Amino acid sequence: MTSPVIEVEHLYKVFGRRPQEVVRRITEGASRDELTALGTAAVIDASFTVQSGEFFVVMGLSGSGKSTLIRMLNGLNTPTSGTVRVFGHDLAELSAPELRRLRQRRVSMVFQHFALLPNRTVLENAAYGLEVQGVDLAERSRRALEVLERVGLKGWEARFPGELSGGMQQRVGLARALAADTDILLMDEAFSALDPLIRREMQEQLLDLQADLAKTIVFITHDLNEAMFLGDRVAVMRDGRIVQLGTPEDILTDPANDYVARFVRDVDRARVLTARSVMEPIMAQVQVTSGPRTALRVMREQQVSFAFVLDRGRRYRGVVSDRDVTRLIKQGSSDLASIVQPSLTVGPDEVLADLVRPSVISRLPLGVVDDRGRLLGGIPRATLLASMSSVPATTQALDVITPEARELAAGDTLVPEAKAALAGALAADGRGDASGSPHASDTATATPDTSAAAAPAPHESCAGGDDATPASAAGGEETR
Ligand SMILES: Nc1ncnc2c1ncn2[C@@H]1O[C@H](COP(=O)(O)OP(=O)(O)OP(=O)(O)O)[C@@H](O)[C@H]1O
Repeated sequence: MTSPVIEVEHLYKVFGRRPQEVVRRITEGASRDELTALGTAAVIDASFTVQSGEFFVVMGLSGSGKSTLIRMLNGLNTPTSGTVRVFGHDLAELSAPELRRLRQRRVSMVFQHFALLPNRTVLENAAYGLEVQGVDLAERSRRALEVLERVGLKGWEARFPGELSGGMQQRVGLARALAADTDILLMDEAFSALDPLIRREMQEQLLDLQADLAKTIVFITHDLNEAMFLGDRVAVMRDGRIVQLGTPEDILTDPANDYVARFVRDVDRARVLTARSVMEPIMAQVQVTSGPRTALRVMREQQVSFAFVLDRGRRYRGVVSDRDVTRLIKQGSSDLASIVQPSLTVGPDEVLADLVRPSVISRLPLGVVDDRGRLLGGIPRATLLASMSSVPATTQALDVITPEARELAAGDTLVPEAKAALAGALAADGRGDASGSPHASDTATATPDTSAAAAPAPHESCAGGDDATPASAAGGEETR
């Protein structure tokens, strides 16, 4: 993203009898509801810029002013006050023919209800924008065919819109906008009429197309999930005002007010939050050249059983465990590199949904590395799950296992299998003897196979984890 292609400053649009008066009264502090007799303030004091190649989403409930706003970006609505500049041109200063040219060549629009011409073929519909631009038949057919193929409609060129499903009709609408090859695409609730599955497919396809074609897209939706999925930035509108403007992560993690927070509650966080936003700092890290005693000291200081290992260029190599380090010391070797275990890494911009699989198959926290392989942070599984479910990653003891259960496990009333299972559950509770039962820890250790199952998963934190063998214990072995 480089230069702003759309610049909006203090934009107002009031419909009704006395629009200028409404703007003046609002700037003096009146609310829009007080002024309904004078007019409807559909857009109030909107200011933002859209960068070249940006996917900018305007999100809000019905009536919040989204359509009015987007229609001012291509001159279909004239502002009551404020300015819109597109490629540096103040739209208010353009003549009607200049505005038309702008809409034909630089800013195209895709509507919710497709706006297809029913008695023209798919090909002719897709080529319509080019026809209006005066492009000759051969050339416009060639370009329309190309984009129809891109949006998955190859073979449907000779059909009429009425023969197509809603999703396909919307693809024709999109193809028409793409064929016109304008720099900016304005999309007004373009996918709202589609079934959820088709809608998701179209969203993904649109992101692919944008990645390929680098268009600037302003997209309107009332669906925050859609906004979060598509937008580089999202402007949330309420009652004519932009109440928050930020990246999806900004909005999700730091909603500006209760209104936005209520929306955010229902968002699918796994598709919005990225590795960068949930990763934890690495506490225990060592250089591969630093030797096993240093590694052990770092682990001991951090009370952890694994350390993250970096090479000279600060690139991430993997992890070493306290056990392996201790063994190395006993062998009299100083070659830390020989015991480095590779651990799975992810990029900082990967969304959490894509981290679930690596996190599940890895015993260790995921390493988050930048494109030069440098370690930025780590994501333990517990952190990942907590981030996706919107609960704090910090945990505290919950009295889930009752004293009665402990007594049952210690007594003779249960069949052996049930007793063993309960003992395992009690040990997995991992709270020592918080319930006050004197028997809980005995029970766990007296049942070898269940206690193994109950050992806490290694690496519950990026400090290195709390393996069954803490570094401090391993450190004891080091004393030659
Ligand atoms: N041409 C018009 N004349 C009078 N009032 C209008 C006009 N267009 C929009 N409005 C009013 O302006 C306000 C904002 O409408 P707008 O259509 O921009 O909202 P929206 O967020 O796009 O809603 P929707 O998703 O329902 O289209 C509403 O109160 C609407 O009734």
